[in-house]
Amino acid sequence: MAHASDLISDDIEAYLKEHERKDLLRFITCGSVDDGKSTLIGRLLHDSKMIYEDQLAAITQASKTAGTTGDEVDLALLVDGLQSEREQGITIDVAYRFFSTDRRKFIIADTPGHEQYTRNMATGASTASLAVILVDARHGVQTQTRRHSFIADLLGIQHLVVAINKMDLVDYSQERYEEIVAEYQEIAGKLNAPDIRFVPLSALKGDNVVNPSEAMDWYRVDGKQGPALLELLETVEITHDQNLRDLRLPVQYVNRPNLDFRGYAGTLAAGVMSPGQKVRALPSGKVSTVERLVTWDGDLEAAYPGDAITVTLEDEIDISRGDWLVAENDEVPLATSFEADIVWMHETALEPGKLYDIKLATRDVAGKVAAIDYQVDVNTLEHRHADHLDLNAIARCALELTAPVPVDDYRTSPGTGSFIIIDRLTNITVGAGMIHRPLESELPYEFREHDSKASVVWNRTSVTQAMREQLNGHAGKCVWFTGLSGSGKSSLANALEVELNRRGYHTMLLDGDNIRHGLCKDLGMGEADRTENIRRVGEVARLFAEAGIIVITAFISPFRADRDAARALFDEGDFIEVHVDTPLDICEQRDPKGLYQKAREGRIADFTGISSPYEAPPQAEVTLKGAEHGQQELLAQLIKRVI
Ligand SMILES: Nc1ncnc2c1ncn2[C@@H]1O[C@H](COP(=O)(O)OS(=O)(=O)O)[C@@H](OP(=O)(O)O)[C@H]1O
Ligand SMILES: Nc1ncnc2c1ncn2[C@@H]1O[C@H](COP(=O)(O)OP(=O)(O)O)[C@@H](O)[C@H]1O
Repeated sequence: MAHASDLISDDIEAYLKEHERKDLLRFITCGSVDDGKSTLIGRLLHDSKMIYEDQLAAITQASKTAGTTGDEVDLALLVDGLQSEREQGITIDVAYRFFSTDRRKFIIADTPGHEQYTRNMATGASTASLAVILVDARHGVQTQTRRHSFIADLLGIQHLVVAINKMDLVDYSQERYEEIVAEYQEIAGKLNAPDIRFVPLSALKGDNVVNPSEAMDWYRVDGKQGPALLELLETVEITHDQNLRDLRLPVQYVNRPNLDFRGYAGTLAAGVMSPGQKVRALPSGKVSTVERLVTWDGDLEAAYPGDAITVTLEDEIDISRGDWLVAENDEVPLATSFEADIVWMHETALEPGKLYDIKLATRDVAGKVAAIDYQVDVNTLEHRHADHLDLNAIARCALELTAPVPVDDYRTSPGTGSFIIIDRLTNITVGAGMIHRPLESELPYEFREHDSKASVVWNRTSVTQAMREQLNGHAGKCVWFTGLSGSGKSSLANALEVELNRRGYHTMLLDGDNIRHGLCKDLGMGEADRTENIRRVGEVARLFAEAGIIVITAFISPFRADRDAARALFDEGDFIEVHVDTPLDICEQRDPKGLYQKAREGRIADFTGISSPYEAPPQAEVTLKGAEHGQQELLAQLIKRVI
């Protein structure tokens, strides 16, 4: 290889060592072949001597036959040649090219042409610190310039270099250059990127790419001629881009080679981690102290973003893959829904409501796009309504997950604030997203353990309620009967189940008499035991509903607070309270089991309605007048409220 450094042939070890110390700039080039993108990349590789000598010989030869540059070497052939090579193999949309100078190492993400631009650009830009946006000096700012700038900005790239190319074709005109700069300033006003620079160049002739241009000595910054594009790439300050304020370690896996060692391995996404530091595990909220930072090359005193480390903690706390370690005082909201910008990357459109796998840092969780707030027209930057997203669409959406996750803003922590969307059937990545803000955050950790809803609903199963429901063809829910003994609960609940079954619904009936022979056989009829009875029934009902089943319960459940506690286990609309409102005297007349008589005679204690209270529901979803209508009529009233 014709690299500048003689060390390669003299002392390869020393060369590699030198390389290791250099920092790395990842950047993306945006533009089409027409803008001179391939020529520019070819020029950077050529002038920094990162071309194999045989490659150079080959393109010199090819330039003479196929090139478009007369006697000069057509550097575009180099890149295009690599490109066609690439296209023969498995299709990868982004080519990464490497080159280095004495000051820095570079990785260029080169995304081909116009086609499928958004998907490719988003992939290439996701790890880039800088974007070179190519503008043809003859045409000035174009629709695609706007599009490229917007996408780079959306992905949080902080440094934009607008490379105004083909200056040789406008006679190296300073006036033309300034016109384009002024045109671009209009776009710049709408972008978040704090650092936007302009370079006039000719990739073909080599002006201002690696060496300052003699033809454009008017191009000066701070009174000095230049900088050429390469100097700019070599000197742009990127260390400040890293988030060192917060601390984020998404756990990739738990390393437990033997009983004496338990380490949490992952790549530090933000912050500086060091032994002695207090950390909090999310989502559990448990706190511990960093003991060691273990790496292949020995323990570290401090780890920085991008470092792959294994952390050991002073306490044994329960941490699994997908959990995060953050600084004790970092406030990270936990939420099941958040707002995000999504880039759709697949031919099959995104459908709101469809369940996908969402991979967020190292965590996998099922979720759906609950709503598309608006789609952005990438050419005009206008917002418009959309009910689905086609390939390459970009939209602001509301996502809902089946479990709460820690939510970071992409702009402050790109590593933890971004996610990919995977089709559950094909396992293909179909979209990527950048989180904006949580929508409904959970209670702070210290309160969460007392929140029964949080602890019951959010388990870590991969098959979710929505998937079970999809398989069953209907949603799971609970129809909760309440009423006095003899009011008609059991008969109605039974009739309802028969009818639902006839209509093809999956059901389960939990009846007071039956449950009290098994699950609750240890419980009596005192107040505390009835409360415990209803609590257990509520939990079991919740599990059945989660299995995608319509669960019907028939218990006196005389206390309002107990029924409300059961209701709280369900999502709104999934708990239908049915009050079988039959007056006590009618129930007593019916007395099918002779219990009222026994109660009156004092042979049964705590009998509901006689010696124990019944608190009627003030606002049941359905009230059935058990003494006024026959069973068929009551069933007809009920069924239309249930399905
Ligand atoms: N003291 C007392 N009070 C009320 N009911 C009694 C009592 N002792 C036994 N039984 C029989 O138990 C059935 C009620 O059980 P539940 O589990 O529904 O009661 S509760 O919800 O826990 O209050 C109830 O069934 P139903 O008549 O079907 O309601 C009675 O048959
Ligand atoms: N709508 C109704 N009209 C008349 N009798 C009814 C009605 N619903 C139920 N019954 C009768 O009332 C008695 C008690 O009904 P049941 O369903 O066992 O009540 P619960 O489960 O509330 O104790 C049964 O003999 C049943 O046939």
